Amino acid sequence: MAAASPPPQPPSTSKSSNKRGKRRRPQQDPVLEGIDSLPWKSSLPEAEEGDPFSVFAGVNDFEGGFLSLEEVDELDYGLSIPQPEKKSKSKKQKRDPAADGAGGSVEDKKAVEKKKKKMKKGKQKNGKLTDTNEPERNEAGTVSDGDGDAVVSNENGDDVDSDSNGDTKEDSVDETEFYAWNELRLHPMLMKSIHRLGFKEPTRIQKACIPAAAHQGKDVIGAAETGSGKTLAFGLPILQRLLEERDKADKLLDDKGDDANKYAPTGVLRALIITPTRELAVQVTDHIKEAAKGINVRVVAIVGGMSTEKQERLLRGRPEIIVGTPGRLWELMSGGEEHLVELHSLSFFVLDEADRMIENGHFREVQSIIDMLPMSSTSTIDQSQESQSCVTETSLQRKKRQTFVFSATLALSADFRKKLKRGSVNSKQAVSADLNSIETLAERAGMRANVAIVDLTNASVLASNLSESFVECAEEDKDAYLYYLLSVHGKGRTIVFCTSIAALRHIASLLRILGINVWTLHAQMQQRARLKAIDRFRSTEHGILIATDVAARGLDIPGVRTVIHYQLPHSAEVYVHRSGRTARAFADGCSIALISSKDTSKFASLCKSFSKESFQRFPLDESYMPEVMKRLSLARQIDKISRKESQEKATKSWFERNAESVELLIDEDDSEEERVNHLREKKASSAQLKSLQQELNTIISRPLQPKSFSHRYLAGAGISPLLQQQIEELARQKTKNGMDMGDNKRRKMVVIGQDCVEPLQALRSGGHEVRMDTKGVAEKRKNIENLRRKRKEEKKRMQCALSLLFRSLQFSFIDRLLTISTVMCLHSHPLSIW
Ligand SMILES: Nc1ncnc2c1ncn2[C@@H]1O[C@H](COP(=O)(O)OP(=O)(O)OP(=O)(O)O)[C@@H](O)[C@H]1O
Repeated sequence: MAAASPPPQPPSTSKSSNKRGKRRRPQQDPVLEGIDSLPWKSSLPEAEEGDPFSVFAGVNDFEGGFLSLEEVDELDYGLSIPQPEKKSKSKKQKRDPAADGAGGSVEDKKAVEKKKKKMKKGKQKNGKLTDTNEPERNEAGTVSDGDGDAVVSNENGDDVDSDSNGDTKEDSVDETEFYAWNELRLHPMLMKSIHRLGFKEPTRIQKACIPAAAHQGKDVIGAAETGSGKTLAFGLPILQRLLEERDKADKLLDDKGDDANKYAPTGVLRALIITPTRELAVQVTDHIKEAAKGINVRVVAIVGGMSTEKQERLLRGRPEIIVGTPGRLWELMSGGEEHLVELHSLSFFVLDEADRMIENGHFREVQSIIDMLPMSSTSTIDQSQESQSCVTETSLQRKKRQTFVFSATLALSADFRKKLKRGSVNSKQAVSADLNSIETLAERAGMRANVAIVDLTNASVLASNLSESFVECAEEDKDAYLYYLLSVHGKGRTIVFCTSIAALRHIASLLRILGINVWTLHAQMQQRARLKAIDRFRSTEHGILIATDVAARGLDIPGVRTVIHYQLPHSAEVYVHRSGRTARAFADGCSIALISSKDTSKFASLCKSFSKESFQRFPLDESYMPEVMKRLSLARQIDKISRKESQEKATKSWFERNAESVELLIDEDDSEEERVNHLREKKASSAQLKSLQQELNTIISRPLQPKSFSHRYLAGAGISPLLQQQIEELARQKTKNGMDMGDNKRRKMVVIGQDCVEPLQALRSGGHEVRMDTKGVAEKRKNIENLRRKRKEEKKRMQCALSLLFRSLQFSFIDRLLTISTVMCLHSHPLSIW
């Protein structure tokens, strides 16, 4: 069949030529050819009948006579977890990776020839096959993938992962523990990764998506709760397909020689994954890299805020998988970056957090990127066109592209679901429309017929292991309650979410003054600092991260026990994603919303959108509050003075800098007296600052205590790590003071009740349900709005009447009389006039 196909098309860098070619006649996928002879295949079913996953995957139709991947992948791995075939391994070594890239351009071929020569040299040198594009191997036999990931080769040249002790992790894995994965029939190399990661069973979304995507070759729209493992739900099918292609090429190597390599093209982009935030792109890259360890697949993150040159250098390594943010990807694509515009071999297009991509029409770039993709559809209209024309290698690649759209919060209309199941989506219809819904996005990306819709979200959309709660307080007391929560219950990692950067700066500054170490994350930070903040937070056991919604989506940091909503988000979706930073991957967690009177109606509508009738009130020990308030008052005063000082400094230096840049001499306008006064004020304020700081330091060096606290024993709700730290500090100080005063007696501080109560525990033992009268609140809000509108109208009428009256004073007496009577009439019967 390959012989019947015209020669491969050189990749085009122009947008138009990249776009829609003529539809071709359906033809067997070259990947499917020879699949029967795969070593680990035992049988192929006749059709999908009785497919256990059809419930998720929609109607069991074949795609218009085009053999889809389900036929390839009904592979029987047996009941035990399969091990990689030694035979195929040795073939892999025999296979010439440099000859891969069939279907590429003339330049590609030249590069391939070049590589071959280099590799021959390599062979002669080491007696082993080396590829210049392959990870570098150091003297110890460790292979670096260029990003610090290490893969070790054993004597046979097989890749095995090693821990720091040099023990192979595989040795210690009890494979029977992973039997739940068997039904997904993943490639042995992927099973190795799963053993290493220690994931005993697939999550629900993985169970549903992997068969549809990896074995049936379907496009997937996937929705499942936060932290449910969606990354691997699309990541594993990508890796599975790449591995199967390689196995097939290895298998055919004997018969077809170098021609076999076109079944597993390398050096071309195979999967493009788009995420809305940079941090998420980096994380998805790491996650897929982790799953692809030991498999020679290059995964690279292309994100804004990083050096473009470095990213171009990474792209020159021709990675198979790219994970990026829309802005930087489009910047490089529109600049004609070779690897990114050669999309003829793209087999996967993934939109992670897809609903964010279309929010407020933010992501124009997504639209442009989608327009660059070669048409991949086999929708009903396209199929008829395909049957009239012949098939080229390029069109086969196009037909094979799978589109995955994932999020925890996907809203699909029932109508669109029906359309997808019928297979009547038509990407052409969507071309003129903006990407303002998942529907248009999916259609425009060329989703194929019979897409698998996997919606595992429950009515409330929130993670099932999440315990939600709220603290009701005055707006100005939010700082105090936040400090209380972090001090008394600050166990485990906590993320505090703010809606505005101003609020974030305010609380970060206060908490630091109060001696709490926090990291911040917001969009105005340099990218490096953003990643550093996440890294530090990740590596601190009881760390606190204060973030805006830039951290709301996708961030996966283990051990986040609590999410605090200092300010409520603008939408229910953001609330879901924020709260989803905890209670991830089978773990539990707690979210606490600080609700002031300003937030009640918003909170009520949140409850309504999650179909929640009750929320838990977080249990507070109010006896702590006098001490909390005292500390906070001091911290606020310190903050105010320091802020004033730094503002003055900043303004002065700004003024001086600008004056200097235009070579102006600054005249001191102030009189001597003014200058002296200014100096005196400054001195007084720094003295005040110093004394406030001293006072606060003395107070915070003691543990935060409830009012009824006995100095002799600490008892009660438990001690947070912060409290623990403070107690230790106090003990040290006491000992030091005693020594200074010549008291050599060793004193001990006895602490009772050291069990720290983390928020979730406190909530479970002390929280109580509060019914949310969403109707009542909505009614109240309606009434208030009506009243406001009436007042506004009244005010407007009064203003109008007054202006008429004022004008009338300029008219003649009779005119005045007339106007005044009109005004009076207007005021008494406004509606009859207006
Ligand atoms: N089968 C599994 N068993 C246990 N843990 C898993 C499994 N699959 C993935 N994980 C882990 O679960 C965590 C969450 O995964 P992931 O980030 O993919 O979730 P997500 O559904 O994309 O979340 P979000 O919607 O917040 O982006 C990760 O730490 C990942 O390593």
